[in-house]
Parts: sequence; C-alpha cells; structure tokens
Amino acid sequence: MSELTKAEGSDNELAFESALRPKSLGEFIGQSKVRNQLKLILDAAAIQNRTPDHILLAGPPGLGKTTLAMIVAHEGGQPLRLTSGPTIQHAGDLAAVLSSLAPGEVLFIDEIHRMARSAEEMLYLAMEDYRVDVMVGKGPGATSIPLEIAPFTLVGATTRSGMLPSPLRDRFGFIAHLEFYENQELQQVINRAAKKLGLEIDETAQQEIARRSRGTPRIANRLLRRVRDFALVGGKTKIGVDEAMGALKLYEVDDLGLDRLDREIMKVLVERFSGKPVGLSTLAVAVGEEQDTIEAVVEPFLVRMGLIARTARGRQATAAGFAHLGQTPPTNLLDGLLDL
Ligand SMILES: Nc1ncnc2c1ncn2[C@@H]1O[C@H](COP(=O)(O)OP(=O)(O)OP(=O)(O)O)[C@@H](O)[C@H]1O
Repeated sequence: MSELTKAEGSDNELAFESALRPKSLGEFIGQSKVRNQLKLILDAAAIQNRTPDHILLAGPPGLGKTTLAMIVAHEGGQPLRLTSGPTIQHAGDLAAVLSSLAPGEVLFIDEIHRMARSAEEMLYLAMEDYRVDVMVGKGPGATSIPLEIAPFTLVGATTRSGMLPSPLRDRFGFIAHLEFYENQELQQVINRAAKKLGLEIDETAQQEIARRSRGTPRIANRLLRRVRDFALVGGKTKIGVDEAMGALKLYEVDDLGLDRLDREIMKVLVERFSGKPVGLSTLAVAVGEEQDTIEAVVEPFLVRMGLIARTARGRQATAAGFAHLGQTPPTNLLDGLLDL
C-alpha cells in the first residue's frame, strides 16, 4: 500500500502531510532564493565530502521548514533525526540525542527557540567542535567530562527567530527566511497534491483555493481535502469552482483567506478599539488565544495583507482592515495608522 493510500485510509492530517511532502529540492515549489542558496551549500559539501553547514529555517508555520529539513537529509543521502525544542527541557535530554547521532546525520530541532537555556549552551559546543561536556556528580565535587560526538548537520526551525540568542544564531552557517507563497505557487502546490490524490480539479477551482490559503502550502493542502470531501458528498467526480466555493463557505474561509480567529482579531481592532493601538496581551485576552499563536501564526499574515500594522504602541487596524470588515476608518487614521 502506498504512503498516500494509507493516509487516505486514516484521513489523518499528519499522515497526509508526510505523504504530500516533496522529497527533493527539485520537487519543492517556490522559495526560489532559499532553494538556490541551500543547493549551493549542499553541493559544496558534497564536493568536499563533508557535512553541510548548520542551517536555520525561520518563518511562519506550514511554509515547509520540516519538508526542507527532510530534503537536506535526503539530498545528502543521510538519515534524519527529528526532535523539538519543547521536548529538550534539560541539557541531559540534548546530550542523549547528540551522543547517539550517526556520522553525517541531520538533526532537525523544530521550535528551537523553546529549548532549555542549559541545552542551548551545550549546543554551542556541539555545533562548533562536535563535542559535549557532560556534568557528572553534583555540588563542589561535580566534574565535566568531554565527550566526542559524530560530525552532524543541525537544521533548526523557528517561527520566532528574534527569540533566539545571538550566540546560537551566529553558529548557523546559513539562515533562511521563508516567505509566504504567491497565489500562483500555491496553485502549483494544489495541482501537485490533486494529482497525487487522483483528483480532477479545474483551474478556476485551484485558483480560488490558492487565493484563500493564507500564502501557506499546509493550508492549501488542507483546504483541497475539504473541497474534495464537498465534491465527494455532492456526488461530483470533477471539482469545479462551485465545489470549491461551497466548501470554503462552509468552513468560513473568507475572500482573502481569513479564518475565524483572523476575523475575531480584526473585529477587536476595528470595532472594539476603533483603530487605536492594542497591546499583544490585551489582544490575546480579548480573543481567548495564546499570545504566541497570535504573534507567530495570525499576525504575520494580517500584516502581509496590509490589514493590520505593528507599531511601537501596539497593533492597529489599517484603512484596508476597516474596509475588509465593511467599516469606514476614523478620519484621523493617516497612512493606515492613527495620528495619535
Ligand atoms: N514548497 C512546497 N511545495 C509543496 N508542498 C509543500 C511546500 N512546502 C510545504 N509543503 C507542504 O505543506 C505541508 C506543511 O509543510 P511543513 O510541515 O514542512 O511546514 P513547517 O514550516 O515545518 O510547519 P511547522 O512550523 O508548523 O512545523 C507539508 O505537507 C508539505 O507537503
């Protein structure tokens, strides 16, 4: 049974993601600058028969950071070890992972900004000298024993590159900033996924889904599956614009791709605070969501769409933000910002 058939059977989001992941740089759509930069690093390492430099991938969720880490391992013919910052709560957790790496292995640490501080310090030495200092004993009798580890490539991923301490950031040979995808690139993502899923979908339907995918391949794939369900239940074998629009309406994805949480945030900024600046914590309480989610997931997209602006005084709705909710901005909203 193929990976995709198994994923179809379980309809499990993670299984689907992994089945739809591009396996090589050539298959990876968009992000051409990052792709070329990454290719140079991998090719140079291959010529010199050494492990590629450590790589940091920064950007909002769902843009392909895990996929790129898998590609780095795959292109270099190396195994991949996956872990994440929140699971590394002590230096010992990291020491266990590092000391068990095979030579050349690619270590992927997702949400690397959430790793324990003590582990961060251990990572500095490991990245630079392929060595860890393991503390044995406690108190004044404690000694540190240096332990050699195999040469490896670290691929770190973060949605909050600003939260990484500079000594850690500086130890990466390459920092890639992933950008939101253009609609035409998302259309390619949808087309590719549809082919893999054996779906017939016309171009207008692809465009409608692409336009509402928040610049994010993960969302494009997810919306495609909901549109597929809509067509299936409606007894359609070919997906057209009616099926696409029907499903998107049912799942409350609006014209610009804003979902329920995006709209709630827009409503708070426009209706409750009338375009005045609002602090992140107030905003989080007002919509009942984690500050982290707002900052890493919601805000980058709304800023990119020009619907809100981040200022030193807080978050503000812009004139375009007011217009999107069908409201008239206050007269003192100058150049998208209130003249306070
Ligand atoms: N450039 C791309 N071309 C085609 N599909 C892509 C691309 N980037 C991402 N995808 C698809 O989007 C999904 C999410 O990608 P991925 O898990 O790599 O994102 P991520 O940035 O690691 O997200 P998170 O930070 O939430 O873990 C995957 O199923 C993958 O197939």
